[in-house]
Amino acid sequence: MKENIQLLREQAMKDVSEGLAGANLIPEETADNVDEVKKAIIQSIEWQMSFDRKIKALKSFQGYIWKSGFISGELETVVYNDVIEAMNKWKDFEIKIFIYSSGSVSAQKLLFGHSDKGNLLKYFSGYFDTTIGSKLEKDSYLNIAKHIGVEQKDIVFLSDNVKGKFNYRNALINIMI
Ligand SMILES: CSCCC(=O)C(=O)COP(=O)(O)O
Repeated sequence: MKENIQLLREQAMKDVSEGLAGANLIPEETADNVDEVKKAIIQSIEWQMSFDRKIKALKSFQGYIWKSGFISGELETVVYNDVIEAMNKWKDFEIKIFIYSSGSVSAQKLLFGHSDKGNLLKYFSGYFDTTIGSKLEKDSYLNIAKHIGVEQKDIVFLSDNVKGKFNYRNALINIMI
C-alpha cells in the first residue's frame, strides 16, 4: 500500500510542477496529518479518474484495491448477457479471444475472473497490457500479432475508444468500435 501511495505522491508532484489544472499535492504522512493525507489521496485519485488517466500510479493503486475487493467478494464485474452469447459463439467458431488493456494483466484477470456471470477466464487465450508497449504505438499491435501467431489482417480489435488516436489504425488490423 505504501509503495502505491508513494507512486501517487510522485505523480502528483510531477502534475503540480507541470501546472496541470486540478492537480493537488499529497503530503508526506506524519503522526498528526493522517486525515489530511487521506483526503489528498482521494482528491488526487478522483481527479485522475475524471479523465480516465492510463498511468502507472493510478493503475497500480487500482490493482491493489481490486485485489482485496474482488477476492473478498466486495467487488463484482457486471457483464451484459450478450457478451457471454457473443463469446460462446466465437468459441464455437474456434475464434480465439485475447485482451489488450492499459489495465495490468493481473487486473484483467481479477476483473474477468470475478463477474456476475462467473469466472470468465476460460474464454481467453491470452492477456496483454502495456508491458508489450503503449496502446498509442503501432509496434504494440504488431508485437501482439507476432506473439499470438496470427497475421494482422486476421485480427479484429474491439475497442471503446472513439477518439481514433491509437495507432492500431496503422498496424493493418481490423477495428470495431
Ligand atoms: C481490463 S482491466 C483494467 C481496466 C482499466 O482500468 C482500463 O483503464 C481499461 O483501459 P483500456 O486500455 O482497456 O481501455
